[in-house]
Amino acid sequence: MISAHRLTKRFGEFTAVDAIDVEVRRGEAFGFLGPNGAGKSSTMRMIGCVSPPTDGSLRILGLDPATDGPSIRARLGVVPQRDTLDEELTVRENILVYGRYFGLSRAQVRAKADELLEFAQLTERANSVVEPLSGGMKRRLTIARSLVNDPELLLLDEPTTGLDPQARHVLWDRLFRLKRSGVTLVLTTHYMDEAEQLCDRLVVMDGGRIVAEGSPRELIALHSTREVLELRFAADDHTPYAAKVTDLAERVEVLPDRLLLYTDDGDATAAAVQGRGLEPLSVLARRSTLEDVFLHLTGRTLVD
Ligand SMILES: Nc1ncnc2c1ncn2[C@@H]1O[C@H](COP(=O)(O)OP(=O)(O)OP(=O)(O)O)[C@@H](O)[C@H]1O
Repeated sequence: MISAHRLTKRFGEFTAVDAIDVEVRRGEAFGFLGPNGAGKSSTMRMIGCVSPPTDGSLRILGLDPATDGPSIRARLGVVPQRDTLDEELTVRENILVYGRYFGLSRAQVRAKADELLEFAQLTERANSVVEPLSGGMKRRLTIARSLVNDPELLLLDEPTTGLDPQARHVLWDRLFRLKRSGVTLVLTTHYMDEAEQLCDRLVVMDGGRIVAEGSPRELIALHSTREVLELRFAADDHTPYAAKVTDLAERVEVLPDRLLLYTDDGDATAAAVQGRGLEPLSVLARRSTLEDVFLHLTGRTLVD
């Protein structure tokens, strides 16, 4: 579906996307995970044929965006980072107007709108204007609208940023159904839980480069331990405590408010910490996540 080789985007002297290689297969959910400024949106804009690459090669659906932009865009759905709905129109009208851009007849687009409103769980709001809808509803409408041309490939730039946890779960459920129906999903996110929930495969991006690639499970197995023990002490600086536990774990990370001890058995490590007479305010043993992978690879957290 997407084949990029040494894909590069420069703005003047600044390199936002630095010679990345990406292959996305039909039917998979593929993610770009990275913090703000990693180059995810710039990559998506090149894939969406709205921003030409500075260098490297890019094929979307086997076609070249430089010469086949319109035919590629006709087969894509795009959900931009910020909703671009027409707030004064009704929910249904937003879909109708968009469908007409793709050359659907009035009857076709009306039938399609009913189907998409149902999918987005917005049938009851079909005739209300967009402006007073919740953030989650607006996002679902933006996704419904992007599906009006039955795209083979759906691009989603930070689909759940700014939504509350419940709205995020509703959206993940809709995206999961889309994937099951055969749509290839490509999304960017800086939420590790979103990447873990939705993506079959992902690349971790930082500073315009790809620093790791694989399934969430593979990335965790390769770059982290099975479990992590989080220790919080009553101190402004956790650095002095790190030295006291460094031999109890494979690796210790110092964050401003806690220590992370990378270990295959969190409970056993917690017992060893207690055995040293250290008295943390809180102790939490958990499984490793993609956040731990990112921290290990870059020395930074995904969300500051
Ligand atoms: N049109 C532009 N002109 C100059 N610099 C740009 C332009 N677009 C993006 N950049 C820069 O390129 C870098 C990557 O931006 P990009 O938006 O691709 O990152 P991102 O990973 O999507 O982050 P975000 O989540 O903030 O969108 C940033 O440093 C940004 O300031």
